Amino acid sequence: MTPVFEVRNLKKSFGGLAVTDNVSLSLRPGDRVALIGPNGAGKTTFVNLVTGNLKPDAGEVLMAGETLTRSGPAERVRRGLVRSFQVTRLFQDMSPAEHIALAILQRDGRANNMTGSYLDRPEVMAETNTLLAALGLETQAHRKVREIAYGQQRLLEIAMALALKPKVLLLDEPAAGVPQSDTGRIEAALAGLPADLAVLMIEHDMDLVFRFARRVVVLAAGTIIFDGSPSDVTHDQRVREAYLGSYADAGRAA
Ligand SMILES: Nc1ncnc2c1ncn2[C@@H]1O[C@H](COP(=O)(O)OP(=O)(O)OP(=O)(O)O)[C@@H](O)[C@H]1O
Repeated sequence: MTPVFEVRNLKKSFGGLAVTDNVSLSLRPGDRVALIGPNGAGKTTFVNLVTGNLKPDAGEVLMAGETLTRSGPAERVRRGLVRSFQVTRLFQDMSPAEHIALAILQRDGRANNMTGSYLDRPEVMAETNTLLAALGLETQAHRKVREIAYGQQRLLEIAMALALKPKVLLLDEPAAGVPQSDTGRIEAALAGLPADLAVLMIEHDMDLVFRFARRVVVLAAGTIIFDGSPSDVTHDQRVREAYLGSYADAGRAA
C-alpha cells in the first residue's frame, strides 16, 4: 500500500549545520506517531520542511505517492497535509464558531466572496457545530477567544485543522502551556480524532506521548535514531543516551 505521506532523504542545513540530515519517514492512514527528541534536535525545522514553510536542500515530500516538494503551503493544505493552527494566530475578538466557519469556507474556496455573516449559512453552521461538539467546545461556541481558557484555545486549533479535512495532521506540542487540570480534554480530543487520519504529533510530555502514540520516532541532531514501538523506545540504548535516560530509568514507561 502506498503511504498517505512520505518524506524521502530530506536535508536542510543552516550555515554548516545539518539540521535535517537525510530524514526519511512514512505514514499510513490511521497512524498515530509521536516525533520526539531533545531541544534543538530539528523537530520544528522538519515540520516547516513538511508544510512548505522552508525549502529543503534535497529530498522529497510526497502525499499518496505524488510529490509536493515544490508546492507551497496552501497547496499542501489543499492536498490534505495540515498542521494544527497556533494559538498565536487566533483572532482574540472572534468566537470559536466564527474561526471554524472561516476555516470551512477557506477549505471550500469561498472565504473571499462572502457577504454577511458566514454563521448565517445553515450548512456551514451545522458542520461548525459538529466540530465544536467533537472537541467539547459547544458551550464556548459564541464567546470571544480572549475569554476562553488556554486549553480550549488549543482545542480550537485542532478543530480548525479538522475543518480543513486533513488526511495527514501535524500536531505541534498540542498540550504545551495547558494546565495539568485541562490536559485530559486534549487527550480526549486526540483519542477522538478520525480513525483513518494519519497523525504525527511533536510532544515533549512523555506521559502524553506514551498514551497517544502507537509508534515513536526519535530525532537527534537532525537524524532519526529510532522508529518503532513505544514499548521498545525506552529500551533503545541510543535513545537513552540521547534523550530518554531519566524517563526510562524512572520506570514510568512501558
Ligand atoms: N532559521 C535558522 N537559521 C539558523 N539556524 C537555525 C534556524 N532554525 C533552526 N536553526 C537551528 O537548527 C537547530 C534545530 O532547531 P529546531 O528548532 O528545528 O529544533 P527543535 O527540535 O524544534 O528544538 P525545540 O524542541 O527546542 O523546539 C538548532 O540548533 C537551531 O538553532
